[in-house]
Amino acid sequence: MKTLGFIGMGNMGQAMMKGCLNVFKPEELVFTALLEKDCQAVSEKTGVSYVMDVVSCAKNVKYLVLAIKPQVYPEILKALTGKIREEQIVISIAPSYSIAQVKKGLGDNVRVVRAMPNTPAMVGEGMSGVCFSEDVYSDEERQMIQNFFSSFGKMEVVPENLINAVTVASGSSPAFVYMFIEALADSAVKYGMPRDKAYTFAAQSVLGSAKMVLETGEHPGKLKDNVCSPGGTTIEGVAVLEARGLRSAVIEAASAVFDKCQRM
Ligand SMILES: NC(=O)C1=CN([C@@H]2O[C@H](COP(=O)(O)OP(=O)(O)OC[C@H]3O[C@@H](n4cnc5c(N)ncnc54)[C@H](O)[C@@H]3O)[C@@H](O)[C@H]2O)C=CC1
Ligand SMILES: O=C(O)[C@@H]1CCC=N1
Repeated sequence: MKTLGFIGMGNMGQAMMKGCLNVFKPEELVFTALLEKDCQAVSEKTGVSYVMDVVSCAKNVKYLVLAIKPQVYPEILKALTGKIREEQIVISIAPSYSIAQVKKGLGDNVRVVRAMPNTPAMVGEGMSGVCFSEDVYSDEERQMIQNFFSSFGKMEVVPENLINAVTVASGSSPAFVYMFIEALADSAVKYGMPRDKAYTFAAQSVLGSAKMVLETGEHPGKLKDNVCSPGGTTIEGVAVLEARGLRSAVIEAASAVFDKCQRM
């Protein structure tokens, strides 16, 4: 029996598998996806074997990761109904499917771990919120799930009622951050900086600022204050961002994400 099987090998499947390969051998993993040419390409790059149907992928693995879009869930859950054994654990990362819904599709006795990772997993800097169903898990199984998510970043166990907040804070937020980096870089280009350098300057300043929040434990407002010299340059920009409603735009965007999680 292999350790981990992935159904779906797109953005998240590939990001998670890349991290996993720091911890597990390629022979311990297997995956499937819709198109054989995509499977071949990933297999050539990683050395992980693939199968071309979901039931074969699910059959011989201890942990089965569902890395497919919510729209495909009904079809995949139907194909796997009654096929997951008691000793197996299903890890589901779709924003809209609750543990109860996945169990309803697969069978009530199936143990389901619901999680929300993010694409920075691709570079080992992911952030995942993880919730366990109310079933019994051994210490070894819990540790293994922790090792899985830690292989591509940080993870925290959260109650399921916080998973939509996780989607806001870390699942979807990389898109907002990329928009901010793109806008900063456009601004630097406007003042003559070459495009590639502009991305380096903008992205490194976001990376460094994030690290300051995580490593100093200082309030972000205090860190912002430290950048703003009295009568200096930065406060001029801060005043414009306040006037243009940066914070309320972010909070409104978060509400839109949260509402969609509930509507999907
Ligand atoms: N992209 C992101 O930033 C994040 C995505 N998620 C969730 O992760 C899941 C996957 O998202 P992505 O990787 O972005 O999607 P994707 O579209 O990049 O990949 C989906 C994969 O599913 C495969 N697939 C589709 N139909 C299939 C079928 N019938 N049988 C087998 N495989 C099939 C495709 O071949 C592809 O490999 C979604 O539920 C998404 O909401 C969660 C956190 C972050
Ligand atoms: O946009 C989405 O639906 C997925 C979930 C979180 C990030 N991407």
